[in-house]
Amino acid sequence: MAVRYELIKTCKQTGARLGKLHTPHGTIDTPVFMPVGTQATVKTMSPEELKAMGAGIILSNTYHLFLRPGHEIVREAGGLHGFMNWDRAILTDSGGFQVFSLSNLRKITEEGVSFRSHLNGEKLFIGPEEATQIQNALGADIFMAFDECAPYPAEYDYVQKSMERTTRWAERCLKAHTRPNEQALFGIVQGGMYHDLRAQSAKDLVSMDFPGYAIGGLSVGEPFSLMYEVLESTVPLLPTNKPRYLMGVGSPDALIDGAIRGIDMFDCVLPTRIARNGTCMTSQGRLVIRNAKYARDFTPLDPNCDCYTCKNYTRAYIRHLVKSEETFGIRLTTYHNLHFLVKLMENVRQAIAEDRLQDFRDQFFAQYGLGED
Ligand SMILES: CNc1nc2c(CCNCC3CCCCC3)c3nc(N)[nH]c(=O)c3cc2[nH]1
Ligand SMILES: [Zn+2]
Repeated sequence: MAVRYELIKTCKQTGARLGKLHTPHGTIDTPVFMPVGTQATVKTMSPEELKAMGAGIILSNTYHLFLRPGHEIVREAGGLHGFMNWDRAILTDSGGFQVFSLSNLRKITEEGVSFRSHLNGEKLFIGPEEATQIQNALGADIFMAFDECAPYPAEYDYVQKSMERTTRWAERCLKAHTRPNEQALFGIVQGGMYHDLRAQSAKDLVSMDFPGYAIGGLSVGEPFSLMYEVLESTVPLLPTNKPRYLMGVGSPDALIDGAIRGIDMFDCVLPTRIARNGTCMTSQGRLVIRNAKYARDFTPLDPNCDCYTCKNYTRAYIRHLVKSEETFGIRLTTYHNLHFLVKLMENVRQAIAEDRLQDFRDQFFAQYGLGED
């Protein structure tokens, strides 16, 4: 069995779960935030720094690596683990979402998606079989079925047709999967914001008995309240002995509120992306380091943080580096932001263990709301 989820306990105050995800590259405590490494690197971070901050699993991506350097090169390098010298767990997304968000001139049919490379305009095609073969070459411990993330908003019958096709694609991925004992293929629940379509998608995928389930089609511009409504109606339809992965989420508040609704795994480009323009997540909310008020501020980014950045550098110094476009500056903000979310999930797990996640949520939100948005 490539990946096995072990449910340790459920929080008595909420629906949150404490679990362990056993993979061929180590065991990960859940709920977990997974740093994103789009092009086989978590931007500006070394594997040693990712380990130092406690990251046990990172993401990479079919679409980007298929385009460059090509999955065959990664396969020859010993898969992603060998290529990027990362010996802990890796999860790859199937590329469907990126085709829609990055490439242009795309056409979707029953077979799959034709599109032009966003790098050189080359005409390309990815379908369920191709996405599965590429991910087999990349060798991630967990990989995703090829799916369509329906746009938001979208008409009921478009979402229905898209969801039903995604279910047929999931079946094709299962058939094309050659190494089920080494790599776990997760199904992705779709169905837009329509509860009956979500239920149909969940029911059909659960009947195919995947080792884990992602909830896709969310965090696509819908209000948080709608995302939580969809979670509340979808998560209960998924088996309790399998992990649930909410794709593309998210901000600190969404990680806590997603965990409360039974989500075990999260990924989001936010911490690394905002770090590159000098925006930092702190326990008092977001901090925009370029702000002139930090020019003579010789305190750490976050007084409550014990990360490498906060132990050794000041706001004044980091502001200077970021304004001077010194790469070390965004390395320091990236390290801190990733550490912040990894640490936040440690605190969430501790709160679940002690049946007090609702109390933790309330105190975190009260403090976090103070910052600049
Ligand atoms: C940000 N919101 C959001 N993201 C979604 C994503 C992407 C999740 N992040 C993957 C990483 C992105 C950067 C490169 C490395 C992989 C989704 N992916 C899939 N396959 N299906 C979704 O419905 C789907 C839905 C998503 N919603
Ligand atoms: Zn820090």
